[in-house]
Amino acid sequence: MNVRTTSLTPPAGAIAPVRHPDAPAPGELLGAHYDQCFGCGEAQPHGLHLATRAGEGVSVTARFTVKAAHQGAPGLAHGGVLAAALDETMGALGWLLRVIAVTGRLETDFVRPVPVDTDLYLDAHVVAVRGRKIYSTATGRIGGPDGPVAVRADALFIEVKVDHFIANGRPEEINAALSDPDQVKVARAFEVNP
Ligand SMILES: CCCCCCCC/C=C\CCCCCCCC(=O)SCCNC(=O)CCNC(=O)[C@H](O)C(C)(C)COP(=O)(O)OP(=O)(O)OC[C@H]1O[C@@H](n2cnc3c(N)ncnc32)[C@H](O)[C@@H]1OP(=O)(O)O
Repeated sequence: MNVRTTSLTPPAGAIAPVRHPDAPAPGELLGAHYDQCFGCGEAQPHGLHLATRAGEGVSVTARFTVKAAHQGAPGLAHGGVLAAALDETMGALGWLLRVIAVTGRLETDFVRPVPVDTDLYLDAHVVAVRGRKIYSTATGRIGGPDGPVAVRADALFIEVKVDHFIANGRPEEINAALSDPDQVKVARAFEVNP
């Protein structure tokens, strides 16, 4: 029987993450990994439009403005939207490792309510790596990078190859992505040997 642990504590044998030598410089805007992505895509009208920057080591920061369209309760952000923002921020860490990775598990703590119009300051870093498994953590603060913590999350990302998307994505979008030179360039920036 395959026993899968649900723990997000890195297992024995996990190692510190290594920033890829060709990773974007600290402070550099990372851009979108896919222009239709709900989290970061600039061409996605319903998206969060997260702008993420490389940090030191294997870390990133991002800013997300909560809009009226993101409400769950009157005037307050929906928890799923906040979880998506944390997920997307940690997803961007792949730019620094130069690996493509998808979320396997995501645990979120909602610490305080987040009103509409709030600027959420997100930061994320990789805690440890074990084979294809990447253990990451992220925090969202209200009003500024040193503001009170509103949300935090731990996650396990699993490294995949471009084939993961080709095998599972809807052919319409996959074919469009494969014939878009900018998209192929982005895939190469994530994955050393696409
Ligand atoms: C076409 C042209 C270009 C396209 C490409 C453009 C560039 C893209 C660039 C960058 C993309 C970044 C995107 C970020 C977006 C934000 C993040 C998201 O929202 S991602 C979406 C949500 N996530 C999913 O849809 C995953 C769905 N799940 C899966 O596909 C599989 O379950 C997958 C790949 C995660 C694992 O499947 P397995 O068959 O490859 O591997 P197994 O053997 O099952 O797992 C490997 C290890 O991980 C552990 N593991 C897997 N899932 C786990 C879980 N849920 N909890 C705990 N451990 C888990 C397993 O126990 C195993 O560990 P042991 O090696 O035995 O120690």
